[in-house]
Amino acid sequence: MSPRKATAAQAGSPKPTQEKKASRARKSSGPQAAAVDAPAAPRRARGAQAPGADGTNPFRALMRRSRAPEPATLVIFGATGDLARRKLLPAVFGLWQDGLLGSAFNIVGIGRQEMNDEQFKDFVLAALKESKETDTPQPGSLEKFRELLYYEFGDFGGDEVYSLIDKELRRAQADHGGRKNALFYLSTPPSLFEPISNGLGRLGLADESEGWRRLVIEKPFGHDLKSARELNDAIHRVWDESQVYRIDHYLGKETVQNLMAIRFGNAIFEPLWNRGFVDHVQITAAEDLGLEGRAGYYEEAGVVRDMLQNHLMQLFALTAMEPPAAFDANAIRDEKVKVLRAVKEIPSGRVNEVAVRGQYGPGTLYGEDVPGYREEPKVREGSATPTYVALKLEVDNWRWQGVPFFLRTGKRLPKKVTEIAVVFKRPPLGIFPGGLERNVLAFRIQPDEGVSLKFSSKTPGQEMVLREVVMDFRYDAFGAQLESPYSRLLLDAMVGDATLFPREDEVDLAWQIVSGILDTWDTPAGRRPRKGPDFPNYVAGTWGPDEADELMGPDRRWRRL
Ligand SMILES: NC(=O)C1=CN([C@@H]2O[C@H](COP(=O)(O)OP(=O)(O)OC[C@H]3O[C@@H](n4cnc5c(N)ncnc54)[C@H](OP(=O)(O)O)[C@@H]3O)[C@@H](O)[C@H]2O)C=CC1
Ligand SMILES: O=C1O[C@H](COP(=O)(O)O)[C@@H](O)[C@H](O)[C@H]1O
Repeated sequence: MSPRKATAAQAGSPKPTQEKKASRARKSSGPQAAAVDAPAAPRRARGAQAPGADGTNPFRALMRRSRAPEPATLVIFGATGDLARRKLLPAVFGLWQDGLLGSAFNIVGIGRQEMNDEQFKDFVLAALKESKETDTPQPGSLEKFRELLYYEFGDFGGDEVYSLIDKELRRAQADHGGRKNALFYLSTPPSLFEPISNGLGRLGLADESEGWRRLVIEKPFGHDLKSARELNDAIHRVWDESQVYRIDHYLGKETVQNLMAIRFGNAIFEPLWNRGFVDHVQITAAEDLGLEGRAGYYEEAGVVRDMLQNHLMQLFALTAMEPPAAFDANAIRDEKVKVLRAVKEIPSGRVNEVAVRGQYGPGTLYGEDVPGYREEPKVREGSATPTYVALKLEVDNWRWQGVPFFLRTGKRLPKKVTEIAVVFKRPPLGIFPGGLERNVLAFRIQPDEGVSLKFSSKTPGQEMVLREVVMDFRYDAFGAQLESPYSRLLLDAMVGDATLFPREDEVDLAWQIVSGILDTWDTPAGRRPRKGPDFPNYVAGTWGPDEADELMGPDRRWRRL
């Protein structure tokens, strides 16, 4: 290893950033609700920055006061991987540049590739320059950030790499002059989660006597219910649940948190949020992207494991749960668990009734020809892996009895859009022409983040003719750019706030809900879907198979997004 050039404390943390990449600045167009009493956040032109009175992002300034982590080392396993390069390292850089990580902070990358510190520093700086998610660096700040970076490599199944990590933590302790706090982030293939956890345990690195120790685990947490339980048991042989942070990056999205803010921070929505008023709920996570070279992973996972079991199930739980008594980790997670438990079981015999699967064939997106799933690099010939799923969930509790929740997600759909739409019942009596439409409260998770309410209004003129109109709140009314989910979640883990991380029982229940589907659809031979449609059954660039429309029944239809 090369000699350390400067300690983390010497490197220091620069002033909060004033400039962000224009590509991350929010658009400012169309009707908007103003952000009332937001802390000194002036409206700004498209692409402009959002400085507060002191020239900083006012929301981050608030965070700096309330959420300062103790000195700590971030240890990233898999630091050379795709996620680390594109998302994690830019998120850490952004937090550090904005002064949110304090001055006594450093990063140890762990990998299997032989590299010295200098090579790793070069690697990270190149990754930051390449990633679209990196905040615009202030003059000199990349060079300072470089000084916080160290690297170790080795076999994750042996002991040596963990003793090197221990040495790094001792060095950081000497530099920081304090406790040996460490956040271990597992950004590796899931097969390594258990060996790494065991290795850290063997060398005593989960022990909190000299400082806090936390473990962040990427998704997927298990391949099915059985393996998820086995992984959980293995993790708990080393770590207490309070030390474990299972990442679901959807929970780090501002707009997902806003769902809770709107539900539980206002008096007008909660009285309507039940079977008396709601007809059904639609949760959509549409992706325009295809496989993006991830066949090795996706062929084994498919859409149910990749998106439904985790991200969509979390969106469902937040929409359907009871109001928590407080906004804290246990209160929120208890309520999510309660509603997940109330979901009507989907045994294999019911799967075809409530779930639809699909796989895209060749098609056209944004005017360009795109290949079908089976034509993507490294996909097995005749693969039966589903890339689309639509599911009807029923909830057996007093609030939601008889109100279906329709969830859908897929790759190579016409556009990227994630939305939760609460669709209300029709008025009981139609006294106006055109006045029997359903009101819809829609949470736009991404893009064009915001909330809209669709209702009927009189059209101008002599007649009482009604037409649907939309009242729209756009998140950019606050005048601050949205935090990357990884920034938010990393900082939460650093300050020990597990509110936005799924607890072990949530993950278990989510696997239970999809188990019948996986048992029915998994095709070990990897050929034709078992007892199912011939794949491909939707054209890339369309909204999925027709059967997904039939799932809704005669009087409901998917929203056109
Ligand atoms: N990429 C993404 O957008 C997302 C990823 N995730 C999750 O994040 C995790 C990482 O994904 P991603 O970065 O895409 O994966 P990559 O395959 O790109 O990177 C994985 C990292 O682990 C290292 N690694 C792989 N095999 C071994 C091994 N046998 N021993 C030691 N190190 C090894 C790789 O080293 P090397 O560089 O030498 O190959 C690399 O540093 C996964 O759990 C994934 O499911 C979750 C959401 C999105
Ligand atoms: O976890 C995953 O999420 C992405 C979609 O995330 P988003 O934040 O861009 O909506 C998905 O493309 C990927 O397949 C999956 O692994």
